Amino acid sequence: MSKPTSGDFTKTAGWMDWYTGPSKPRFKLPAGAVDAHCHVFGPGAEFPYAPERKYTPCDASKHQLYALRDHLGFARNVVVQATCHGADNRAMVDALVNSGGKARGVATVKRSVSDAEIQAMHDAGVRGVRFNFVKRLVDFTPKDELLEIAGRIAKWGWHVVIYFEAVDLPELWDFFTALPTTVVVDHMGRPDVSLPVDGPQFALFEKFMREHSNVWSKVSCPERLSVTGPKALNGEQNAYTDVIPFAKRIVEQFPDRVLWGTDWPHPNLKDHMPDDGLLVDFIPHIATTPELQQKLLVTNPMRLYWPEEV
Ligand SMILES: O=C(O)c1cc(C(=O)O)oc(=O)c1
Repeated sequence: MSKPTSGDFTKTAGWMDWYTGPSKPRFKLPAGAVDAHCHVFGPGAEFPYAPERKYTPCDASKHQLYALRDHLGFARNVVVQATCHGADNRAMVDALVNSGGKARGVATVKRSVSDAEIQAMHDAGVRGVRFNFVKRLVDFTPKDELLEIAGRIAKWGWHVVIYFEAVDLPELWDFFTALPTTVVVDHMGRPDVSLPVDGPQFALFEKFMREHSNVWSKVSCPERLSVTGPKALNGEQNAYTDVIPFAKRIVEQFPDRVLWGTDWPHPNLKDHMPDDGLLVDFIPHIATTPELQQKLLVTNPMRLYWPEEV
């Protein structure tokens, strides 16, 4: 794949570009597999990064994303609005409408969004909104504004994607459990995987899912959560072993409410850029049977993003 550039923008100091030579996964994805969490960045010259962004990435275009999809063996993508584009969804929507129906999306909107704008995004393939509580990525939005948005988008059958860190779950609990839609948690709510998998922090997340049947989780981003590695590089088939017990537990307890995505182009990684082919090889460590793999990669994302085909 061609080398990333930064369009007209200067990348954040120390920015790591996505890995240009991903290997072919050894794990054969089931037919119809969906990469249910990935992003496009710009290109900045065509779709400028938002003034309020907290980082400036390298460009990562729809063409590069769809080339990766084909290389890895996925059939479809869910393109999630990246925070570097704020509430300007043009790059994400452009990726959807140029996917030949193979991509659906998750937007970021403000209270001022009109019904006509929601309808236009729906027609383009958007099926959810993302609420972000990771302080290094976004400014604070009042909860009443978010609840109002959630109430409005529910009428289109959309869901809410939430991104937060595990230490913040107690404080956010009441807000999350008041959401009227399906709720999808990004990256398992970012557990600290150096803590015990059966300790209080992860138990709270499991309780969140157990007591609320509308809550789903992406069991994605081992490369982000891992503390010990080893890294998905140089053919490593046992990468991110410290994350496996966490993700496997969620897949096995809630097989009908889990999703998986590459998180390409992996914003804000500081240590290394994973080989996406080897990331796919992580999947059978957390979804260990063909039945679980089918649910994680096909049945569940199809139910949520292409229900009309199920
Ligand atoms: O942890 C992150 O830095 C991160 C950022 C974004 C984004 O900027 O949208 O999305 C993700 O899924 C993860």
